[in-house]
Amino acid sequence: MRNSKVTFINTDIKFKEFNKQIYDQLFGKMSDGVLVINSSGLVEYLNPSYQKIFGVSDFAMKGRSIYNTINDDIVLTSLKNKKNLKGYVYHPEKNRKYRVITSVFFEETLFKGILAIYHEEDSFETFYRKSIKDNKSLKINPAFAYIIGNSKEIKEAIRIAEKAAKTNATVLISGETGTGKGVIAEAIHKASQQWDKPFVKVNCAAIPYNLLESELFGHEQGSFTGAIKKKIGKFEQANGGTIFLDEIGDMPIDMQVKVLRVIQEKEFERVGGNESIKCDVRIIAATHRNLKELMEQGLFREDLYYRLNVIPIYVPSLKERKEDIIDLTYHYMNKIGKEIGVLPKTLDREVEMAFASYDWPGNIRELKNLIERLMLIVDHSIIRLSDLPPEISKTYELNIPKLERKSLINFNLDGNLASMEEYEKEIIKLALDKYGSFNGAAKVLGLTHKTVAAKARKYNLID
Ligand SMILES: Nc1ncnc2c1ncn2[C@@H]1O[C@H](COP(=O)(O)OP(=O)(O)OP(=O)(O)O)[C@@H](O)[C@H]1O
Repeated sequence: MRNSKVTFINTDIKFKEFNKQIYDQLFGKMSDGVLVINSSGLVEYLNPSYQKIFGVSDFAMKGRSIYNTINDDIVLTSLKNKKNLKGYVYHPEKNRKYRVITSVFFEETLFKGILAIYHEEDSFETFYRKSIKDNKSLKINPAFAYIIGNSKEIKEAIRIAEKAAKTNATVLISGETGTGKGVIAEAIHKASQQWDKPFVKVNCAAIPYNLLESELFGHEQGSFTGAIKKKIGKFEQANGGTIFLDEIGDMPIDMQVKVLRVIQEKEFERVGGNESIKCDVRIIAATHRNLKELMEQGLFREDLYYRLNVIPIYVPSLKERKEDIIDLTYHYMNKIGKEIGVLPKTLDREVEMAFASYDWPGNIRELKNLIERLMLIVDHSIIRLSDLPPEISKTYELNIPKLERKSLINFNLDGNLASMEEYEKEIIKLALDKYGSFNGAAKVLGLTHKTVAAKARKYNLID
């Protein structure tokens, strides 16, 4: 076994020397780690940054089988499946996270190996510190940097939220449950001039009707049975800062009148009290309900709606911004991984596709909970379709067309490959069916129309 490895290195040496020069020119000075593995799984090249990151030497790794030297699932899977992969690896000793991207390369149709690039990710703390130091270089306020997502839908929400943070105007945030309305509200507060004053959250749907008034405005001692001592309400607690009225659509109509009064007159009385208490509070409200419909049904006051809706912000649901799902997944995989001491995992391509076809009714909250569960339960480092709950994995079966699921070439049911002629026949037939003419098929397949016609005759594909 050992000898055969040495033989390989000796016979292949010219090829490798040639590559080394090129690799050195390309990757020698790069700060990212670069690793090249050939089709037999032998380490072909590792740049100085890779050696530094993982504390390994060129001598110890070059020409060795990756199966004996590196326990790197992403690289191993990419090599095995001959597929490009993306993911993260953790370096526990350095407590550093690296984004790994593998690219499979071919010479003509011959598989030659893979190239993996390891890019160190800034920890969020570093990013935050840097951005505060050099605020001008930042396109967005650091308070919003916690809001993960690159889709134009979430960026639009952030753009308006940033504007809102520069004013003291009332904000009404709408969006499905779990989309991040609370996160946006807090970011507005953190980015505002009152960032060092209180941010007080009230979930109007969670507080029983008979307690809501005292919760919001406080009460005087003895004002009702059980009011043993004076209580300061949320509006008073938030004075100088922001009160976040979550689920405002569930607020009873008589309480809506009282909130309206605070907005208009900037004062209120505690329950059972006569003294008017002045309060200077910024109000941010949120709802997953359609307030216009509630108004039509007489369940929400129109005057309050217009008072709240000075700056409306719509937070898109996850199904409206599917491109953010993978970023959010890896964000939570890293975050939760750190908390529970588990290395982040990688998503199999089928899982990525299932995530994209699922509707996520619970939005980011649902995604976050799922990631937490998977990080705790799944032992292997690549999450597969079979690890997902059935309601998500079945969307893959139902929604992803069979053709899209397959790689270009698959094994037959008996585990063997078909002959070249069988592949050729199949691809010529598919191309003729799809493009309808020798010319059309030839153009896509990179052949002449004569060749396509000859092969079509050979395989009896035409009359
Ligand atoms: N853009 C985001 N990036 C990262 N995490 C997010 C983002 N938006 C929301 N989250 C996370 O998703 C979860 C739900 O967010 P949040 O409570 O703000 O949603 P919500 O819309 O206010 O929900 P509800 O309507 O049920 O109150 C939280 O754990 C939050 O940290």
